[in-house]
Amino acid sequence: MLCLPSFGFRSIGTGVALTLLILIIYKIITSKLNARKYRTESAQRGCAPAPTLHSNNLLGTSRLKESIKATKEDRGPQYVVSAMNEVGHNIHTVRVPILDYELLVTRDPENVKAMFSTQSGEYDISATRSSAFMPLLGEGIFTSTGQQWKHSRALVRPQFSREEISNLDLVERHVRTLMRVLSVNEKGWTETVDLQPLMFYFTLDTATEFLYGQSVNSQAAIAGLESSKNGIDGAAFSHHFGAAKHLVDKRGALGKFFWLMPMGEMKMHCKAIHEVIDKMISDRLDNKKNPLSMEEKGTRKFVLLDELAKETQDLKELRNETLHTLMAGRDPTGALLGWVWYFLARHPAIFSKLRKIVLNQFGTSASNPITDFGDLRRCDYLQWVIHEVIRIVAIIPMNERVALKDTTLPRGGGEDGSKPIFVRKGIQVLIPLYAIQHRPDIWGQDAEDFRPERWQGRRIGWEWIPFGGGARKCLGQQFAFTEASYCIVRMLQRFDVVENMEGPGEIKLHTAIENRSGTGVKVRFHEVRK
Ligand code: HEM
Repeated sequence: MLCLPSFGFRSIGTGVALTLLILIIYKIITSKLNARKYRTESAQRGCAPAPTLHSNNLLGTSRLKESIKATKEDRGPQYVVSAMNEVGHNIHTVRVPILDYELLVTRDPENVKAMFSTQSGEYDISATRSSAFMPLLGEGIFTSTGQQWKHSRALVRPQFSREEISNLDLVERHVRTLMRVLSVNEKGWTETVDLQPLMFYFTLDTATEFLYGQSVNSQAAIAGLESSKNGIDGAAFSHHFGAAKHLVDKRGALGKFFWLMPMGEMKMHCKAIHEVIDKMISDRLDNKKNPLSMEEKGTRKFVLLDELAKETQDLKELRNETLHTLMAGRDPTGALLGWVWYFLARHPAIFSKLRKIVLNQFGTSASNPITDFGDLRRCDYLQWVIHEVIRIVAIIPMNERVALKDTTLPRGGGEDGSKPIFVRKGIQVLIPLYAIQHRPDIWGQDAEDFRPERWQGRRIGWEWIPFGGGARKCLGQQFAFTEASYCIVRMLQRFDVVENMEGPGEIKLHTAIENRSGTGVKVRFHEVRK
């Protein structure tokens, strides 16, 4: 039973209670008046309302609660699909009223196209996203909008169009450390390992070297392979980074109530992260320490910080922009690599096919170094495997936009969802990528199956937006594909068997902004015997 009225009236006094009551009545009247106004406006634009995903309680919070519960149980993305299917399997856009506000959720590629491309001037990222990330990242490309975002994008983007960012030597150095971590016994088997965290350490090490010219060397630190030469505790850094990301995700899940989350723990992790970043920046800028062995050999390699520092000497800006790229760069690629082995370990026929193709193209050992990242991109079956992994787990399961003015979306209105819908200024539109990537009418009745072959000859449209699209499209797509492809090829060259050590069981999508396996990736590898 609802017991809101008795909640605190006795203790807060009659005056305050009366003011609250007046406020509630005012809110009800204005919302009724506004609703009428919006109905008229909507009809004038030829729009019809989207079907509603109703809450099961009076306050309208049950959907929010269910979604938080599903996320805790590592089935958040699947919950969105089942909730939308409750409204209708052919309904792809729904209104979700929560307390005094409402959201739109759309799995319709036409609406995505409108927000990212044809009507992109009318939509941008929401304050919810910015507020969730702000304590960790500060103002920068990922959190800013309008002129501020344009400034950040203009600063960072040119660096990503350079060929130098696909630095295979850099990736190879960290692949070698990964190989040392995956040591084998006399029969050629590794221990049973959880590959997921190892992949996050790997991508953290490559990303920090790419950004700051020195790596935090978290792989070596965690495995106790060597002690830090640069005074940075890579293991601690990785821990703080992971923990802060989880808290950012929790803040985001609270939507406009993000401020309810206590900040003590977050501040502690952010402080530790910022100290390390500031140290790497000052090391690089002071040029006191330059541990890149490549540079010692006289072949100067690309470091993103050097390029940004040509444009700005503002230390806070350098910290923010590099940290934004670090977050964007480490985690989705680390999660992707973990998932690739999750699926290969469960699909031996696909593993064998991929391995055969890779060995044909790249040779059997590291004695044939891969020097051209274009060769990796041209290995079709490898690319299909990566695409299929991204599709099935939806590495980033949710994107979003907010309406900057009263506007429309082309589809979702009316009983069959074929009419345009009116979108009021300030309404947040959630874009559940997992739900889009699992639509059977788009991907086929086997949309739940892992089947890389579905990518053969497939033309990609707005149903494929794992890297976003339009003006805010991910800058690191090429970086991610190169790094992931290279690492997979090198592992396939060394190991001829991968075994799933977890047994069967449901897939668990553990969301911390990106999806990683909630049960880890517990596998063991067998090394090719010479
Ligand atoms: C599998 C790997 C990756 C996935 C799935 C991914 C996905 C995304 C998505 C969905 C966005 C948001 C787009 C939006 O707001 O609509 C984004 C933005 C971004 N990504 Fe990635 N990303 C990946 C790897 C990387 C890497 C490796 C880097 C850098 C080294 C990177 C750098 C960025 C940056 C800088 C942005 C902000 C763009 C902007 O707001 O203008 N990403 N990415």
